[in-house]
Amino acid sequence: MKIMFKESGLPSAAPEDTTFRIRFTELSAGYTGHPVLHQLSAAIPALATTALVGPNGSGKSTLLGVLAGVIRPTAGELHHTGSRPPAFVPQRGAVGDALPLTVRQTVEMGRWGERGPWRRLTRRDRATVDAVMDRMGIADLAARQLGDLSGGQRQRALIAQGLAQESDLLLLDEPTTGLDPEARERIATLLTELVADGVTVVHATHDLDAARAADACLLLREGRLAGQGRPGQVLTPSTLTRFWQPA
Ligand SMILES: Nc1ncnc2c1ncn2[C@@H]1O[C@H](COP(=O)(O)OP(=O)(O)OP(=O)(O)O)[C@@H](O)[C@H]1O
Repeated sequence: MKIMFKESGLPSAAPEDTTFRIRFTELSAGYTGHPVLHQLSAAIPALATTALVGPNGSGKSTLLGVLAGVIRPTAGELHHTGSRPPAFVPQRGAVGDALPLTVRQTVEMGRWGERGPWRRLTRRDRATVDAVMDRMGIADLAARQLGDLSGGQRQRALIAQGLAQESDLLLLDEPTTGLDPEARERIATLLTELVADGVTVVHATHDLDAARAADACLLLREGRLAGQGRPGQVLTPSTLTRFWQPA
């Protein structure tokens, strides 16, 4: 198993093709005694939005975990062309509602990778935090408790925490699940704007509208790649009927 980055203190030797941000070949991964992903080969285009879609349990979150570097592949190769580690925004439920954190403290945690936990933030750190809170439209919520926010506000705070890491690769696990249509639309617009700002976005989603709005789509089924390409090519009516039959 090989994991390769292109620059700065990380193992090099990634191919020079800059049209993709991540490429993986024959990638397998899973949990102890439970293989989940089987020999996936695909490329994630740079400066684009890629949707990971598939039925429950098909391996979307596991693949995101592998791309984020928190799950180690058991076989295959993974090439990153970016120079910074990815920023990973886990599923909403994975972040405790009861944590007594303000929105600003939540976003500041995105600087911990640079600064170390609980260290005093530098002026530059604070400027970064201010900028990403503005970007996500949550500056006026800075002093509010995370647990008191609406789902959409909370999701924007978590995305801001990811952006505070100043990565060029944002990995999001179901960023619009459980949100009302207006909040979904707002997140979708923000993600599109981030791509225009130079960020590559990968999100796992059950939201077919969000998947259709992506530039590229990877369709998973039982841990295998069942399709990749533009959403219009992958999410055809027959595929949707086969994969998402009503219960
Ligand atoms: N921490 C874990 N330990 C063991 N098995 C796990 C773990 N997390 C997930 N799994 C299993 O791995 C498989 C794939 O799960 P995963 O969460 O990646 O799928 P998913 O496509 O994201 O599903 P969903 O759409 O329901 O979120 C499932 O069988 C799941 O039960």
